[in-house]
Amino acid sequence: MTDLLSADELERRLRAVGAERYHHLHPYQLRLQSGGCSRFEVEAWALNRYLYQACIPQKDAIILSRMEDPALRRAWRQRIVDHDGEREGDGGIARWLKLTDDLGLDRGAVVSGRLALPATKFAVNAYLTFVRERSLLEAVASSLTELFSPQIIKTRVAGMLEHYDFVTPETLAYFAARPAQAGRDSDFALAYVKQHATTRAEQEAVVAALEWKCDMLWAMLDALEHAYVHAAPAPGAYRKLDAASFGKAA
Ligand SMILES: O=C(O)c1cc(C(=O)O)c2c(n1)C(=O)C(=O)c1cc(C(=O)O)[nH]c1-2
Repeated sequence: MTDLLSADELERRLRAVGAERYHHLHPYQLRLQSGGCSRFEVEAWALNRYLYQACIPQKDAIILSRMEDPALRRAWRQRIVDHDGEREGDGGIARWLKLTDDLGLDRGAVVSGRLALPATKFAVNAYLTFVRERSLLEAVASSLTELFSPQIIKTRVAGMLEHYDFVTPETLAYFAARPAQAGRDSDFALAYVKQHATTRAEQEAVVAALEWKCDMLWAMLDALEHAYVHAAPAPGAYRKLDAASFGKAA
């Protein structure tokens, strides 16, 4: 237990976490990609996931602020540009809003987060708190779910295009850019943790940070499953009445 893992052993441990705990296994994701979600459930997913998208550049700005090495900051800041863009209408957040627009969701309602589930808001806040309060090493490690996102994105996009007639490639433009960005970012973060986790305790902390992040992503889908499949949305959260009030085409 106290022996240092080799860099390759550490990477194997991290990849095993993804294989067992990443949200590619969640029932909501499985239904989303196989046409099993109603349109309303797709809308609820996109509306809630917006809050996750919106927090990503904030959490990367927190991480950036904790880095003392200019070379590291130079590499990390690209993540913020990818999400915020260089100008209005550009970048990942704007492309996510294209998805929610195309689904007929009201932009103001999406951006305000007022219809999001309580658990989504707590999860997103927990991510910001995690990267602020844990070590920089753990904060970087928590981004490593991106090792697994290119595959889930590929499966989700193919499945949604096949099964939902209200989804077009333009609707899903957000996902077109992500796999290459995620590959670049996760290669960098993986090399960082392999180099900087120099004790077994730090290696275990890196693995635990990735497990924590998988739990966070899982909890967001659990909340959707509970609210929209098994029970009822929390008071104030998005419901069919809101959909009707957006004046969406039938
Ligand atoms: O579609 C997905 O399933 C998915 C998962 C993840 C992830 O694994 O955290 C990210 C994204 N997408 C994503 O688009 C994204 O920009 C992103 C940034 C991060 C991160 O933690 O820094 N994860 C993810």
